[in-house]
Amino acid sequence: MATEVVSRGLSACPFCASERVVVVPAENLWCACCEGCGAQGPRKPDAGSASEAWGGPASYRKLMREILDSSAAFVAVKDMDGRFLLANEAIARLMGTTPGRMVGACDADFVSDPQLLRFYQASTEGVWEAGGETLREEVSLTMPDGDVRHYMALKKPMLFGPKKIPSVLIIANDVTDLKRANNEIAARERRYLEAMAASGEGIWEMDLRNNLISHNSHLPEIFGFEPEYFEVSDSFILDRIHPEDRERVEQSMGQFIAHGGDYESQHRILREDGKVIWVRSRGSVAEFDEDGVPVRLIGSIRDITQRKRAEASLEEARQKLEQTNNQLENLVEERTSELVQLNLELQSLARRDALTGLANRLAADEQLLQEYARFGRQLQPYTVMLVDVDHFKQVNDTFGHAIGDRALIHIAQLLQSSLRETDVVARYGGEEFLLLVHTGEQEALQLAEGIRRQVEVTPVSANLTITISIGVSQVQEGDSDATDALRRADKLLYQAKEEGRNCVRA
Ligand SMILES: Nc1nc2c(ncn2[C@@H]2O[C@H](COP(=O)(O)OP(=O)(O)OP(=O)(O)O)[C@@H](O)[C@H]2O)c(=O)[nH]1
Repeated sequence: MATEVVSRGLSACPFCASERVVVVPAENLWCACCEGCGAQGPRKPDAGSASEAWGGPASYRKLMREILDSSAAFVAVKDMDGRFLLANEAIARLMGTTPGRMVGACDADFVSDPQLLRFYQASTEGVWEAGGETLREEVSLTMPDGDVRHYMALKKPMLFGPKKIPSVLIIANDVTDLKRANNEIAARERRYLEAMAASGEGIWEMDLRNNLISHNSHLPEIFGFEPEYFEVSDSFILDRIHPEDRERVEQSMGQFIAHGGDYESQHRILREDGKVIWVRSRGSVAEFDEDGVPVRLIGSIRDITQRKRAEASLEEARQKLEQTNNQLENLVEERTSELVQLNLELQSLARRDALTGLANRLAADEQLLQEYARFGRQLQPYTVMLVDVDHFKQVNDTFGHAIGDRALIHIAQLLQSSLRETDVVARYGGEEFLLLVHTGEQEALQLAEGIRRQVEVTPVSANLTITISIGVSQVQEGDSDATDALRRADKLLYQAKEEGRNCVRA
């Protein structure tokens, strides 16, 4: 490769101060070359300050180029006349050229669109005037194809190269995709917040690493605060829990913070204005650290006092209804047992003779059926006696009906006192009585005779003595039903009457 020696001493290498500088006949800018350290510099005579822009030693330069060219960001350095001192692959691609061709050239050499050109030219202006500060700018550009692209540009005043040429470093990133994604996230967040605001829920978020809490405007409202006077601390939500609910809520919250998952509880809180309200509190872990420990929680609180009140009055109404039902049931039970009692009394009354207090004919017939059934099972003998007052019509006619009644009561008492508790004494007709004794006929006959005698010798009153006739018949194995013995006793009674009365027939 032919080289040309540049005048020694005038253009010493700015890196190693060697005067052994040669010119490489290459097309790019880097054609001055130091034989001592390998640093390269410009040759183009009209390159302005770019002529002074030397690169470092070859290895260093190569590394820097690689870094620059592999960056997706647009990187360039411009001098104060707007000439490029340095450009990377990304910006060269944007301009439709190569990094080498850009050095020493201006924007106008590559860009014809007046809007873009104005923007590029303005990119360096004002940077030095800003007092050496690094400027950050977000710029939106409409591309020739109509697409709007967004760039985040950093502009830093600097002194470029060994010759310290006043210049501006420009690093710009195409943030169009990022910005679109951010816009989408912001829109979603806005929609989410709008939905949350509409729902009336208080939303909070807590970073457990620094105990920082953020919240929406509903949270202070729920706790009874004006938003501007609301300062929420890490223990605020716990501190406001009603004392009676605190232990329960703290337990489930502790579990939630320790193990994650979802949390929900319904409890009362004490508002700033002293009111007690019911809330439904929910939470979930929004972020875990690399060890799986929760580091960020989000949650919501909703005022459910109205619902709780409605539930409470519903419960109260249910309890009242239950109470009324119980009372009704008790009343029905009471009335039922009263009715059962009345029924029993009625049954008893229905089976009792009102005048003498003895069992009546209905009761006597039932007893007869029962005794006959038992006789069928156990062959336990019994005897039926039919007792009839003699000439009772005369008693009535002579002494009057009331005395007749007294006479009937008198006989009833005599009959009852003559028999055992287990025997049956009933008034079977007007002046007729039925006796059922648990003995055989002989014994019954003696008993009947005793009764007849007793009546005969026991006057009803000083001037009234009455007699009775009795028919006696024992139940027999051949009887077809309970009335057989009764019929026989009746016949025997008739016989006793026929044979003169005041006698017993068996
Ligand atoms: N005082 C009273 N009399 C009654 C009652 N029930 C029936 N009598 C009367 O009893 C009488 C029965 O008369 P009868 O059937 O002719 O029989 P008797 O006069 O007793 O004559 P014998 O039975 O043949 O001895 C009637 O006069 C009835 O009015 C009652 O509850 N009270």
